[in-house]
Amino acid sequence: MSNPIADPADPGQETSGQEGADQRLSGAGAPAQESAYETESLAELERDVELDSTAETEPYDAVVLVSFGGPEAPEEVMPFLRRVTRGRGIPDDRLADVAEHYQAFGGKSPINDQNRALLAALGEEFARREISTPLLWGNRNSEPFLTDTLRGAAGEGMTRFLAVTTSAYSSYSSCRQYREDIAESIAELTEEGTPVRVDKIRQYWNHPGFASTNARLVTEAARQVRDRTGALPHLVYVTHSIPDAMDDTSGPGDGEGNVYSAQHQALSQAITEEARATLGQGLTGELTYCSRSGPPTQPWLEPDVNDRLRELAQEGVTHVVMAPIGFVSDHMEVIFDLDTEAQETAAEVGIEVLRVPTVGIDPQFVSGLADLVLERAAEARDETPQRPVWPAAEPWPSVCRPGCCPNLRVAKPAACGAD
Ligand SMILES: CC1=C(CCC(=O)O)c2cc3nc(cc4[nH]c(cc5[nH]c(cc1n2)c(C)c5CCC(=O)O)c(CCC(=O)O)c4C)C(CCC(=O)O)=C3C
Ligand SMILES: [Fe+2]
Repeated sequence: MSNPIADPADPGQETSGQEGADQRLSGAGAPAQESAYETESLAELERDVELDSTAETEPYDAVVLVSFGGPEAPEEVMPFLRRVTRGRGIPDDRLADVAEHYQAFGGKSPINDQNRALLAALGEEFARREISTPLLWGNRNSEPFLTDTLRGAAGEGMTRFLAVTTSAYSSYSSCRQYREDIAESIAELTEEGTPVRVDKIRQYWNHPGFASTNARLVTEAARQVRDRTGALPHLVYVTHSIPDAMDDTSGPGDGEGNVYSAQHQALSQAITEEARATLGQGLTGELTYCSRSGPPTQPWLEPDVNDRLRELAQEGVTHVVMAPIGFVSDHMEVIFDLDTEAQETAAEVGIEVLRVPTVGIDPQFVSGLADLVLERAAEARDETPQRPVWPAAEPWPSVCRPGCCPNLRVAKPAACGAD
């Protein structure tokens, strides 16, 4: 796939013939023939309102979904892993281990299909709101690469982009590393003579579209277990572990650090309280971590979800509702580290685990992303939009502060920030 540009909201914009249009749509996984976008009347309607609707997303020429990426075939696994870990001290046996996880699923990570579905859903939400702004997709570590997507769009005359990242929290891995890769794409295009500018929506861990959706999904799962067993389950929230040093320095350069773990703690507690209000004060919950890598000598955030499951069994817990609040879709960490490994651990120690869905393409989450796009666009126009939050905490700044979530290895340029 060379240069897939998704524009599910505006197929009428195609210039290079029908074949090209089909490629572009399917490249981004937009709905096929049965799609409402294909019907002439809707396409015409969208053309009519294009000027109006685009005003809401000005000054941006396009919105681009920026994601991690993942392999889609066995032979793509090692190149993907090498790209992800280049310049980082990940031991070879860890890489071989992770490669096996991917090969157990036919060498295909689910993440790209999930992003295709998210693009289609966001395109539908845009269409519903009569927003005809093109919606593109670029990955950091696999095709379609962000640089290629931006190059293609720049070739069509687009210069200003708004990035929607598939990562909700603040840390080097979950925020600045995305910003560095965006900066690298911009630098490449600048060198090629087509400079572009990219802004980003704020980290959305406490935007209601993400946080309240998680709260509803957790409450629904806990209710289901209670109704079936007559007892309240224990809630186990899970997020990606990161090195202690990365957590210690997460957040604005002038702050106390530990923002990554604090954001997860705050959301976990808020969700538990919300679920308690519905299901009863006896409901308990805690935050755990998964997917640690790196050498054993390097401390990473704990407790590991598997260790906690073993301890919980000894404490007499029999039913757990496991909520992967650290992830936006059911990608490899979720289907392997949780649905495979943690489920095995739970079975070993006699705990029944119901895994909560990630926000994925939940309409409330997708609508929240559209709200975040409009919020950021209004800010870019120097307006002061409402910036809703839940749980209550400052909304994350749309322009990251200097030194925020630093790269502890090398200083690199990062886009979407004040430094
Ligand atoms: C915080 C965080 C998120 C959540 C935020 C976000 O979503 O961005 C995340 C997501 C993801 N991480 C992913 C994959 C990998 N992460 C690795 C390595 C690492 N992740 C880290 C952190 C995070 N990672 C860290 C501190 C490392 C070690 C150092 C380094 O290398 O930076 C490695 C290397 C091998 C290994 O060490 O395990 C792989 C293959 C995939 C794709 C999954 C798929 O294919 O479905 C996704 C969505
Ligand atoms: Fe990762």
